[in-house]
Amino acid sequence: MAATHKVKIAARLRPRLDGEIIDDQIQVNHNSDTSGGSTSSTAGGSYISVTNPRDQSQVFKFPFSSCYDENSTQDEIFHNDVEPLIDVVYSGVTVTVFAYGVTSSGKTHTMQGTNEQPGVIPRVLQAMFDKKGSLTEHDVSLSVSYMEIYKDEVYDLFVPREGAPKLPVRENEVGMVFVANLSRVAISSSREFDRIYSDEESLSRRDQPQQTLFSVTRGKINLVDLAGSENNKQTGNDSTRMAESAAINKSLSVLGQVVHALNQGASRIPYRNSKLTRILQDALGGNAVGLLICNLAPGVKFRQDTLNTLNFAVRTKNVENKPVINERDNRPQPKQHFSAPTVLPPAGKAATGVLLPASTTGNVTIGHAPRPNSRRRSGRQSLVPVARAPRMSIGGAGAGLYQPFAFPGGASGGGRRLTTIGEAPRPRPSGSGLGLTAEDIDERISRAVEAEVARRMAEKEKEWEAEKKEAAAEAERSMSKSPDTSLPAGVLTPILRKHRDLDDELKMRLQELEKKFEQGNKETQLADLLSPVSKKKTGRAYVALARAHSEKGDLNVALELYRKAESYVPDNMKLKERWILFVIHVFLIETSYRARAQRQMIIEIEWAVKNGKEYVPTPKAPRQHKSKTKHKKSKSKSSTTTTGASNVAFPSANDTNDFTVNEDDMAERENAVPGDASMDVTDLINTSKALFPGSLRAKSLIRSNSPEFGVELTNKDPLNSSAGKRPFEDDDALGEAGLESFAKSPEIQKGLAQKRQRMGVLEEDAEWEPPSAPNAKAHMRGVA
Ligand SMILES: Nc1ncnc2c1ncn2[C@@H]1O[C@H](COP(=O)(O)OP(=O)(O)OP(=O)(O)O)[C@@H](O)[C@H]1O
Repeated sequence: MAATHKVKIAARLRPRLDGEIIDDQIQVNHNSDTSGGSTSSTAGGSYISVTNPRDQSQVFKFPFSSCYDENSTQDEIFHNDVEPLIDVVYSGVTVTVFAYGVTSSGKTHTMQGTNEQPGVIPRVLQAMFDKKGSLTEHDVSLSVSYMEIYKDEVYDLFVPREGAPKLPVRENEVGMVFVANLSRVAISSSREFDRIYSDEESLSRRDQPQQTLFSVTRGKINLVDLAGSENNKQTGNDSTRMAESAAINKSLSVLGQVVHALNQGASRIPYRNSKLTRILQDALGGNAVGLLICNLAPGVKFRQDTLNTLNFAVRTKNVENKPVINERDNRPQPKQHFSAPTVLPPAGKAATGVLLPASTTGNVTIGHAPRPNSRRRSGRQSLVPVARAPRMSIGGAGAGLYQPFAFPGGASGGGRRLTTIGEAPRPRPSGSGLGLTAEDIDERISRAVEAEVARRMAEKEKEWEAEKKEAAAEAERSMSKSPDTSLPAGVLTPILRKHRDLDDELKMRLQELEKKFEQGNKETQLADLLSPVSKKKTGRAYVALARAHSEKGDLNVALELYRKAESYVPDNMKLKERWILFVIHVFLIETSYRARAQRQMIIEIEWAVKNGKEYVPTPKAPRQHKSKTKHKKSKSKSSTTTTGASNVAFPSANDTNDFTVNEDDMAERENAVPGDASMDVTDLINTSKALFPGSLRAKSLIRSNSPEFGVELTNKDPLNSSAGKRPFEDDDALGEAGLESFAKSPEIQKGLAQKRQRMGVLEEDAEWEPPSAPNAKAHMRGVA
């Protein structure tokens, strides 16, 4: 596995400019170990301090391994943080140096500098050539690409600005992102680079290196001057500027998102959301080595921006890359594998760099607004260094990755002499001068292709293996989620206490449930573990529990428990019936605009029933009935019986098979009432119909204003046989007062009496017997 490399952060505070007010809001602090210099490379030693905008007595500290104060020089920065990366480039690894910060914080100064104080870019080029010069036994070729990302479009800055096409960003078959058709200019000296870079050099001298027969390792260094990271709001309201600013904000915000996603270990990193992040994908969580230079401007004016920049830096600090050596075979007539389509120039274009078999460098600044002091030649301000060569990683590049460059031996060959950079010591094939026949070459290519295919297959296999493992782990995780896990621990205890009359076995089952729940591990997969008999008993325990919760008014818990019970005895029709009735019960309660009053009444009625007492409702202030017009309207609406609560029309008790529900009215009511009516009425009705076709019991449930009555009423309930006449036909009449009268009515009292009679039957096993069993029948039909 490739060694990981965190993005290194350097922070640099620029000096005060003319006219700027001096204050100490932003400071660079060096630890005592540093020898009085303006920088510190001692990890954890130096830090940037920023006064808290909300509390001047507080200071935020941002420690970085390199902190440069206003007296720091270009040379110091280059020497401490950039120069060591030159060897890394020569070892075949991609390096990216970003300058990040608000407008006028010194990004361009740091990256480009001036003639008197050259910045990172010219110094890198110089160092690359110095290094090249020291490699006397090898040919090293350097080239440069130069591009700008402007309003999320990529332009080649080696192409005259007028008519410069927008360049597409693509990915080759080995996953390397590149800018298609981007020019690459071979340069043979830093002076040559200077000429190109300072726009004085004719762009026509791009050359096209010849192909060679060498395996080539490519180094690449991206030197990126990002756009100012300031807030869009501060950029003025000129429309062009706003458009630029929006694009800049987008790419920088995506940059932030990418960093965030990498830190979160997200499975999807939004590289594709902007061209900037797409192009720099390698540098962020990819195979490159990264250095982020945070440029800071001093003073209270920039305090918030500085905090933003530093926060971004802190997040970026954690991004890990896995640098690998870029190697490719560069022999003639390479097959598709080795010649990225990207490097082929468009027809007719005076392009460069076709299959450039060399380490490459490029400089591009990503800029946005015109900068008066810019040395750049066109209105497009931004330049980004990107080398386009496709890359084949040779994994496991940890060891020796950052070793100083050393060649094993001289490479020679006909034609143009090129050098492999940073490869392991092994003999190099030379070019056609070695006497290789076309067959030899083909054979070598085939071997290389096979090796590459094998490598990719191995990679794929690894991925599949990992996916399989992940899927297995996921399955295990979901298995371990017992159906009981949503049950709060200890919930069974009060039930056990309350239902002292439960038989011992049931008690044991409840205790076992509770214990297993509390264990909260795989053993709690009760449904799998239990025998059919045990399942039935467990289900029964759940029903007892559900009923108890229902009585307490914990309807959500009760509903959950009924559901759980059903999962233990899925085929139990009786339970299904109870469950769906309960759902309706809950629905009615939750959607009723007098839900609370009704619940209270239900409790009172329940109490009365349980204790064999007459129901005496708590006195309440009488409620005003609403308009008679509505009452009349409701009355004349249908010749069928209409309940007030649900506004559903029912047939009379004589219509035993027709189940007609005014669903529109029902839905209307659902919309009209406040509260969280989470269940769909039509679904409920349909479910009821499906479960209990023609069942008057179901009808009465929906019609009943009192859900509990609904649950208990049966086909033979006298309420249903009241000749289609209900005491409260108008929904407006069915307020609390209506309910009270309803509850006191002779029919209800009679129903209560029947219920009292039934209690003994219903209390115990009725719901657990098959529908054909005597008890179940009794329950289904009620007791006449
Ligand atoms: N370390 C420094 N020493 C001296 N002058 C500096 C330094 N850093 C920046 N400056 C000066 O500050 C001004 C703004 O710097 P620069 O143009 O580099 O900012 P920037 O961050 O690139 O801004 P923009 O985002 O607008 O391009 C310039 O005049 C530059 O010369």
